[in-house]
Amino acid sequence: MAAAVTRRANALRVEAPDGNAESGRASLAADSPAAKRAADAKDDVWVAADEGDTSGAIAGDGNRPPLFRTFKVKGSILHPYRFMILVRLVAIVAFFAWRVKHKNHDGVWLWATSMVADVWFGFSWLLNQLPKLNPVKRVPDLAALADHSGDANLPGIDIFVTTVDPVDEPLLYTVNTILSILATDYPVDKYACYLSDDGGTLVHYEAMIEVANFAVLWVPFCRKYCVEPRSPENYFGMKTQQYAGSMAGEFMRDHRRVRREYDEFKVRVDSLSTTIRQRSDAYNSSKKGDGVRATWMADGTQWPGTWIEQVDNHRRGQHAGIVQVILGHPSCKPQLGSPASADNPLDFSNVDTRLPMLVYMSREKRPGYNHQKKAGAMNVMLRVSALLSNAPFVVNFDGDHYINNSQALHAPMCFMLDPRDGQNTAFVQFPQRFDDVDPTDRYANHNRVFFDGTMLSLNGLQGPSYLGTGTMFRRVALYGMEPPRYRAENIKLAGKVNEFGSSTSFINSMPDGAIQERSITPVLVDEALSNDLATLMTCAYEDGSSWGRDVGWVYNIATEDVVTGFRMHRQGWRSMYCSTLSSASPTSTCRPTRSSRCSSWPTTSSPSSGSSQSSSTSRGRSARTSCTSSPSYPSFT
Ligand SMILES: O=c1ccn([C@@H]2O[C@H](COP(=O)(O)OP(=O)(O)O[C@H]3O[C@H](CO)[C@@H](O)[C@H](O)[C@H]3O)[C@@H](O)[C@H]2O)c(=O)[nH]1
Ligand SMILES: [Mn+2]
Repeated sequence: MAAAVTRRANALRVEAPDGNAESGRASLAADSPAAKRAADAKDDVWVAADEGDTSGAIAGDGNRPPLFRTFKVKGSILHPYRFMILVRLVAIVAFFAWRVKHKNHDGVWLWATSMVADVWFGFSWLLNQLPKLNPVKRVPDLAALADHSGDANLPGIDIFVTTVDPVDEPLLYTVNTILSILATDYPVDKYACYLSDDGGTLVHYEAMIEVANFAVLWVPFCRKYCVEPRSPENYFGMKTQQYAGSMAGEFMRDHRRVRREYDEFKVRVDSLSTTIRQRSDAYNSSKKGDGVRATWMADGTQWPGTWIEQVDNHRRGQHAGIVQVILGHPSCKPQLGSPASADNPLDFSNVDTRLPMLVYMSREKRPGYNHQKKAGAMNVMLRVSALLSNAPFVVNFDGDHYINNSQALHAPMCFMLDPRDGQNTAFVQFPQRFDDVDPTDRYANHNRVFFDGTMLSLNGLQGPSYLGTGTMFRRVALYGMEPPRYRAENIKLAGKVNEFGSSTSFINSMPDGAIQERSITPVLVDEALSNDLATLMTCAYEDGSSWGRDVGWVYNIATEDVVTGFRMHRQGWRSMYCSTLSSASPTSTCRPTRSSRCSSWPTTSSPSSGSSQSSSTSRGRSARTSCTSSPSYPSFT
């Protein structure tokens, strides 16, 4: 198919001499102030509220510049709105006074009931209005972040994706989510992607191997031409596909090739359940006398998770824990690809071909335990990632939520690393945008009032609520620690150890996980580490600990997300809302399933043989390179 191609005037340039994405950032940085000024000039609602701050460095903080700008609603709009709130408040109070004075003696119960309802209605109206007194928009300054940190000093990020069922949460969405993460423009050795599969199905595991294989082509292609978005289904689904660079002919050839490979990848992913079933049937009929109808992996071993024909220890709610490192941690030096050849028509000789770490995991499930749905899965991921990558920041995506802007991971860093209140910021929430909604949005499925009104309003107070997906956390806040402004300089772990469960490896990892400048240090997945990981994934691990209450995601509630955010707010942490709308704006998009999710929020290898980097499994080899920089903050005793 001949793709319609348009060229972006201010396209990012990726082909840096050293092959990494540095100059993409530089070019964005160059565009950014002008774009910002233009946006400011046109904006007839928001005015800058931090002019004083932006010009100079913040004293006493190592001369770090502010990394975001603050905007407030223009007085000419806000003051009449506040006045209207006051008028309504007076009217409501007068109405209540009238009701009290005019008690209906013939139907006192009726009168009392309607009074209770009215009081509740008035109270909830007031709660709704209070934040709207002072909406605040904060715009991350990616250019300032690039000037201040560069890629070399950016902290590590662990990205958690959850899924359960490859049919209910279509596998195609999950693989696209993961691909959009693997291709994002964050330094590749500074983030790791974890997929938690609560169904424990071999289909998800083998889909991740397919993803790792396809990513070898997709990720360098994205870097070479700076394509957006980097979820291939959405990219190829766009009417026009933009790219950077001046090689129209080469782009067309590469595009055609990658498109064909993607179509073949989709066919393979679609047919995984059939392939696995056929393979298992073949193994089962050849293993006569065994009796069990097992599900078999490609390497001829039995899958430890859920089997197609479920039996004890291999059913959905009853199977062992599994961790497989599908792509090992990459080296910290860029690795340029090879020039075009007969086998490989794509010229990646100027493109960094490294891929970030990718881990598949499925926690242990046993009957008799309440597995606590997503909250339980997230807590296991938090512990497992602490031993494998231990990044100081953690991002959470549901399986149907992809990154629609490759700069997205830089934006929350502007809030987290900002010298003003960054250290006290527990999480940064992105809005959720929905694909495939009726373009006229007549049923308000985009939830604009919520994402573009209420959230900005809360942003003017202690910050937005945690909405379950599209959120970056500070790991130490998930551990239940207090913000620096309310705690002694050194966090005391002594006497609190039982709160985190019995694993000394996990507890020993906590001080490092709190160092906000920390990158990712690759670890050797040997037998001892595999045993530690297995322990952290057991159902019994949390018994007698504070997990699910004061530590990690909160349990026993359907909306664990909101409550987990509230717990952090109660401790004094603040949160930030990241909803910029400029062209450089990083934001995430939630894609609901076409049939049912449109109306709701927030619901938005064997090691890869074709991979150019070393791969590892929990049982086998792993990549060994160290590229950390870790000045200490905060310290534990
Ligand atoms: O046992 C479970 C159940 C769910 N999930 C995952 O949790 C996420 C959200 O669950 P879902 O059932 O899809 O709920 P939604 O209503 O779509 O999700 C919204 O509402 C939830 C409750 O407020 C939040 O946790 C979500 O993040 C938010 O997107 C999905 O990725 C699931 O794969 C698990 O990992 N294990
Ligand atoms: Mn969902």
